[in-house]
Order: sequence, then structure tokens, then C-alpha cells
Amino acid sequence: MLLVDSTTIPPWAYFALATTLLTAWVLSFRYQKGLNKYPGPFVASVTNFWRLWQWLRHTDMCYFPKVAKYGRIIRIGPNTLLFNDPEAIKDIYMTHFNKARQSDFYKVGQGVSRGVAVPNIFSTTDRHYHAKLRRSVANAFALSTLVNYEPYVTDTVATFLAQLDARFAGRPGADGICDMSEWTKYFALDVVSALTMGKSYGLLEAGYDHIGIVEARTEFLRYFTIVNNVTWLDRVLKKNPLLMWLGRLGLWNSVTATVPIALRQMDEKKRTFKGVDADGKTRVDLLTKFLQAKVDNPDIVDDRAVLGLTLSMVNAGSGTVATTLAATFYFLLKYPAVMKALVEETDAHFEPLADASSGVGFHASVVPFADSQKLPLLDAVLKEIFRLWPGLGMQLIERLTPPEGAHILGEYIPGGIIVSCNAWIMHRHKPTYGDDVEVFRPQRWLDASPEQLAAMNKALLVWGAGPNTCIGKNIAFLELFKVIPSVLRVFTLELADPTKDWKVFNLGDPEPSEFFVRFRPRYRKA
Ligand code: HEM
Repeated sequence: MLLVDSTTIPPWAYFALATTLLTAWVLSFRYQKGLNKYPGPFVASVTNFWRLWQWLRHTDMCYFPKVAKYGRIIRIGPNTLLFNDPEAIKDIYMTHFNKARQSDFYKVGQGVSRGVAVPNIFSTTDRHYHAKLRRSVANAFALSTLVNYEPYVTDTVATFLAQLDARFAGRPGADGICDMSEWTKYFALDVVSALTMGKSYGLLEAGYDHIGIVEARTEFLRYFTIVNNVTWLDRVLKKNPLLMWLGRLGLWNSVTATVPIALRQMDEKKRTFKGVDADGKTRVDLLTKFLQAKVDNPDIVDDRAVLGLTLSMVNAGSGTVATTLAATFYFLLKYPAVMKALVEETDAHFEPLADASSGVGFHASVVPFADSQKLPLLDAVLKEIFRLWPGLGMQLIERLTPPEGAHILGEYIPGGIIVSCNAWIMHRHKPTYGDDVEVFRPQRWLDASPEQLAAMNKALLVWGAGPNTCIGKNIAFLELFKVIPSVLRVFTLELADPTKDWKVFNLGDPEPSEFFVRFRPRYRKA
């Protein structure tokens, strides 16, 4: 036997051995499953920490467009490909949808209650459970049910108008300046809580985050958007086995602020629940419909699913609407010709409001959904906002290829690879949308030929695609088509300082801040 005296091995040999092992380990990531043929930043091919680093460097923007220069298929992680071509949407989200699971990205979005991860309709990675759950509640999101929800939206829009009027409209100096990035959040949270639980959080009336819900959401999303770049960190931090075990013993519990509020409202609702039909009202909230789904499908919808659904309405349906609404007003103010044309369209469709002497009822100022949907420029403005400022657009929509692999853009991609698209990149695809993709030009939707329009709609990833496409899309339309023309009908908006731009933070939703606006009342003298 050959024995080597360790004292005879020089230190450089240890160093050489360690370097060789490390290089081999790094290269095993780089060359795994033949993904080295796809271009992308070198560091991204060996570690997901590249993504985390990009996020930390560019919190004020979506960093994915920076890699678009690499081509149609870009490697942005050791096991992750990003597709930069609208044709990939169908391949990834629809053709393979029966088998393609969501990646661990979604698991990071699962809350924890008493040491157990709680998947909901958004964050479950179980395809079969998701399909059954979605079918059980589909009726609550159908176009035909919007009539049940419109009164909640009308009430919240009226409160929004009344608060803007009382607090800011026509006031001189600093008193007249409204931070729309905050107030659009109050609106979105109040309207989604009214729609979901029949009762608004009362943020608009309070004028500040009096229940800490904005703070709680921001904290949750900040964690989610950081950790989903390197998903195993979640198993070290929040879903650490030790913490989960302590949680099951009742010695550790981390609950976000939305949970106790939702639980309280659920208990209240359960006590008064008589069934949707038995209620015989035109006003029915989503929670009542979820409780009805529990009665109809008890094997799929249990109390935990009802809570998960309730919370995912508030989580998925508030930041997205808030940022879309803020962006609509921001871009209209930055492009005054479009603002002028939209105000003219609104005035042409809706009667002028009564003058100050007769007083103004804000409920009467809120436009009906059935009428506002007929405004072609409003429709084009919203489409252009969805393109330029997609609500969840700063993140990837990740799927995992099935074990046997998948064909995407004509390329065979092996099984177990994370494949994804990003709305921010897709919506700036010049062959589809034109060379002026960075310009806010709603007219592009009105001037397009039928073929162009079909291609533009097909590439629009604002609602996602396939079986996980946004279930709240119709509700978002109901809110946006009512609130935007109603605000323009009542006020003239001005940027407090037209030379300043807003600030943006990447929370998955592009989260704006420091968007300061003045309101002049149109129906009375200031
Ligand atoms: C402008 C507003 C909105 C935008 C841009 C938006 C965007 C999206 C996107 C892109 C997805 C797909 C995510 C994925 O595949 O991982 C999604 C899913 C979802 N959205 Fe929305 N959303 C909006 C409003 C709403 C509203 C108002 C609600 C509820 C009232 C809502 C509830 C949901 C839920 C529950 C899901 C998960 C659906 C599933 O996985 O089956 N969203 N949304």
C-alpha cells in the first residue's frame, strides 16, 4: 500500500485540488442537460445568485430586458430559459399545459400557518387540485356575475371621488398635493376587500394605512420577489424545517396581517351565510360565492381553500390594479394630447355633472360599466397601459417542462427545465408592436390592421396564459372601466411638478412612488 506523508504534500497541491473540484462543480452547472448552447450571461449559467444580484442592482426597474440582446432563447439560470418571442407563449403555457407544472417559484408564494405551508389557487403546484379548485369557483368570476359586484365598485369609486374632493381638490400649496401612488393602493385594497368580503378596509376614509395592510403586503412581496430568484433560500428562511416543526408545536407562528382580518370576516360571513340563491340579492360578494362552492363541492373546497381563495383575491387583485391605475393617470399626464382626447370622449358619452349650487352626489358621478365599455379610446388606453406597464410584468411566469421534455419555438427542451416568458420583454417586441415600443401610443391599437391586432393581442401577456391565466380579469376590467372615466369626469388632473418623474420599485408588480398630483374640480368653482 502506498502511504503518502501529508507533510510531503506542498500547500499549492491542496489549492490546485480545491480549484479543480470547484471548477468541475461550476462547469457541471454550466453544461448540464446541454443548456450551454443557449446564450446568456456566463455567471447566470452557473448560479441563480446572478438573478438575485440583478434584482438588488436594479430594484427600480425590470432587469430582464437587459438580456433581450442575447436572442430568442436566453439562459438566465443554470436550469432556467427565458423565451423572447411571442410564439413561445402557446408552446409553454398552452400546448404543454396538462403536464407543465409551475416551478418552485410558486412554493415561495405559499404562506405558512402553524408550521404548515398553505398553497392557494395561485401558489399550488398541484395541477389536478388547481384544475378542480378553479372549476369549482369559475362561476364567481364569469362575466355574467359582474352585475352582482358592480354596486361594491360603485360605492368604492364614489368614496374615492369624495375623499379626493374633500382632501385635495382645489386646495392651494402643499395641502392640494395627492400622492397618487398611495391613494391608488387605498382604492385597490378597499375595492377588492369590498368585493371579496362585502366590507371595505376603510383605507380611503382613514386616509392612511390604519390597519397595516399596505405594509404587510409590501413586506410579503419584498420577501417573495427576492427569494424567488434563489428558491432554496425559502427552505432556509421561512420554511426552515426547524421553524416549521416549532410552528406545528405551537411555539412559532408567523402570520401576515391579512390573515386574521380575513379569518374574522370569514367567521362573520359563515354565521350569516344562507346560500347564494337564498340571499335573493343583486349584491353578492366573492366570499359568499366561495362558501357556496364549499357547499356544492365539499371534497375540493374546504375551509382552508376558502381562506386561501379569500387571501389570494386581496394579494393578487390589489397591487396589480393599483399599479395599473396609477400608470394610467401617470401616462395620461405625461402625454397631454391623449389625456385631452380621453376627457373629450368621456364628456361626449356622459352627461355633464350638476353645478355646485345643486350640490354633487358622487354616486351619480360614477359611470355604469355597461356604458364605459363602449368607449373606444378608453379601451385602447387601457390596452396600451397593459402593454407598457403590465401589472405583474417585472417577474417571470415560470413553468417546468414535463419529464419527457417539450418542443418550444421548434427546439427540443429536456425535462425538468424551468421555461418562462416575461411580459415586460414580450410587450416590447418590435416586430409585433412597432419600433416605438417605449412610447405610450394608444392609437396603435386603433390603427392596427385585423392581422396586426390579432398578433398584438396574442403577445399580450398581462393576464398570463393557459390554465393559470388571471381569474380576476373581468373584475379588474369592471374596476378600471368605472374608476378612470369617473375621475376624469369630476376632476382635471395636473402633475404637481411636471419636470419630475415618479419612482418605481420592483415588487413583481412595478410599484410606483412619489407620483404627486393636483386635482381641480370640474363641477364647481375651486
Ligand atoms: C390589472 C389587474 C391584474 C393583472 C395585471 C393581473 C395579472 C395576473 C397574472 C399575470 C396572473 C397569472 C400568474 C401566473 O401564471 O403565475 C394572474 C393570476 C391571478 N389573478 Fe390576476 N391580475 C389582475 C387583477 C386581478 C384581480 C382583480 C383579481 C381578483 C379579484 C386577481 C386574481 C388572480 C388570481 C386568484 C390568480 C391566480 C389564478 C390561477 O393560478 O388560477 N387578479 N393575475
